Amino acid sequence: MGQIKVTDCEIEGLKVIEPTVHGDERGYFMETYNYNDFKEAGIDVQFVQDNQSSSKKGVLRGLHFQINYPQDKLVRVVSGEVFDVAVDLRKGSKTYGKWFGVLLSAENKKQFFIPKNFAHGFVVLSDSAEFAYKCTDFYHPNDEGGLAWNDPDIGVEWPIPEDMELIISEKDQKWGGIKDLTK
Ligand SMILES: Cc1cn([C@H]2C[C@H](O)[C@@H](COP(=O)(O)OP(=O)(O)O[C@H]3O[C@H](C)C(=O)[C@H](O)[C@H]3O)O2)c(=O)[nH]c1=O
Repeated sequence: MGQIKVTDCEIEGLKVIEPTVHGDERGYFMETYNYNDFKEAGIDVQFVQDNQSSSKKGVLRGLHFQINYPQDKLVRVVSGEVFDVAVDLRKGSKTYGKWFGVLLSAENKKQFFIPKNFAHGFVVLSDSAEFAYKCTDFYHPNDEGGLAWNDPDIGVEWPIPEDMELIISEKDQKWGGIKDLTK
């Protein structure tokens, strides 16, 4: 029995999923993934790896992708709040280079499905955030590509408060722009 509401985004392939939350006097229960529900919604993929990362306020991870082993991702926030961003890098896509962002939080319980060949990243807006996601291919450490989070040619409008200090890894500070990628 379908327990999810799926909303298509302005970039074809990206979907925001809202699970049914079964609340009672103890708290709540929700199915965070159900193959049949997702297949019925047109997301028929096999996840092979689950990840979880914990980040402090202001951490910005991204914009990452795997080159030869691209991953579909289903991402969600278990605690806290992030602004999550996907950038279309699909060869020949009419929205190539376009970005889409969505607020994911423990409160809104939204999930974001990101197909293969999108760059992905997020910035943490809460004091900290636990970020959990499923991938359809394994981690290939030598296969990682990335884009500068602030590439003017992508123009992501990150909702970064004036007084929030960004925390970005050395690696993520070195990525080039989308113009440096071979199309
Ligand atoms: C991604 C990954 C990392 N690691 C190890 C490698 C490093 O020792 C450590 C941190 O890796 P990294 O700095 O690449 O982690 P993030 O910056 O969170 O990278 C992720 O950030 C964005 C948001 C993504 O969507 C990708 O899943 C991924 O690129 O975890 C693993 O062992 N397995 C993995 O699948």
